[in-house]
Amino acid sequence: MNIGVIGAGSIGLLVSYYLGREHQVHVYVNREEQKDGLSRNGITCLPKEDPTSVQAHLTNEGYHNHDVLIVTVKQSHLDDVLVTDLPDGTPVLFLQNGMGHVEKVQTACDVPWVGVVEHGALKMGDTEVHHTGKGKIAIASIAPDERITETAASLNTNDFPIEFHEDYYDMLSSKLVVNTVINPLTALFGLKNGSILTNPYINELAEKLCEEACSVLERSFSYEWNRLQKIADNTKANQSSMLKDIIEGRRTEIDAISGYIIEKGGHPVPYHRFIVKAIHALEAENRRDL
Ligand SMILES: NC(=O)C1=CN([C@@H]2O[C@H](COP(=O)(O)OP(=O)(O)OC[C@H]3O[C@@H](n4cnc5c(N)ncnc54)[C@H](OP(=O)(O)O)[C@@H]3O)[C@@H](O)[C@H]2O)C=CC1
Ligand SMILES: CC(C)(CO)C(=O)C(=O)O
Repeated sequence: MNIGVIGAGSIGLLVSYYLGREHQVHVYVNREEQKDGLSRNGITCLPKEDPTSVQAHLTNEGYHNHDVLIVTVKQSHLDDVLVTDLPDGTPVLFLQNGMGHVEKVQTACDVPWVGVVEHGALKMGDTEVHHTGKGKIAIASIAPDERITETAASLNTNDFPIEFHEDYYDMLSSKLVVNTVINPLTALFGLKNGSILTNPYINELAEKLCEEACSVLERSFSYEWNRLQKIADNTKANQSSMLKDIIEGRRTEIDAISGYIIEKGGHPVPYHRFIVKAIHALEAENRRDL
């Protein structure tokens, strides 16, 4: 397949590396320096050895024709991508955490697909990513689109599983529960994901946040709480993406994640109200790109 990937941070590099081994991948980046590096060196993914070759372009030069375009920028940069001329008729797959983007991507492009990433990835440089946790990517179409099953089957490999999910809301909301609990708590306390299980006070706060999210999203608390604890255990040595944003002085995705639970409303969510303010307070202290 011919694939376009917008953004070459942790997830963009990871996706381009694996897909580039079997398909033709074009990567769209913001910076000339990164474009030159990718054209020259391809992408290296630790702990693997051989780099993958990709074609690199600047986002503001416009898009080529692709079978699918994959958007891997953070929620805070999504609006910059949505105002570019996304091609009509081409499926655009959005891989952001959270659900704050669902409404706006439907307005901005005519074939929006969404996905959830269960890998851990850390950008080490403009052309190098560390695959810190192996998982899978699930993808779903917001409106019915028969191309998605075939695309998932073509992209899927044992080494980098990509699965089709029937129900986008079910897929995104289940991941949202995980992110609305693990991400802000680890960011607030500056601890790795395992602290959700090992610190009894954090575990109690996690349970409260999980209860609130499940009642708003109408999901089974016992199912999601079990699943969340398994994910915290599987990723116990990871820093969550929100903790990384705080450490690096970047804006977090708190509004698209926990803010979505508050906005959706219908139930009192005092723990979410507290955690959103707490993360904004940390952002304000660390501000560099606010
Ligand atoms: N990393 C992880 O392990 C996981 C991440 N996710 C989710 O995946 C999404 C992406 O996260 P992640 O890869 O970690 O984020 P990063 O910050 O590592 O990467 C985002 C990239 O987008 C680039 N970018 C921003 N605006 C544009 C633009 N207009 N055109 C082209 N490129 C642009 C940035 O470029 P520049 O550097 O030049 O600013 C940066 O390289 C997030 O929603 C995150 O929550 C989900 C699960 C795990
Ligand atoms: C699952 C989890 C919490 C893994 O770190 C994640 O998705 C993130 O950090 O954004």
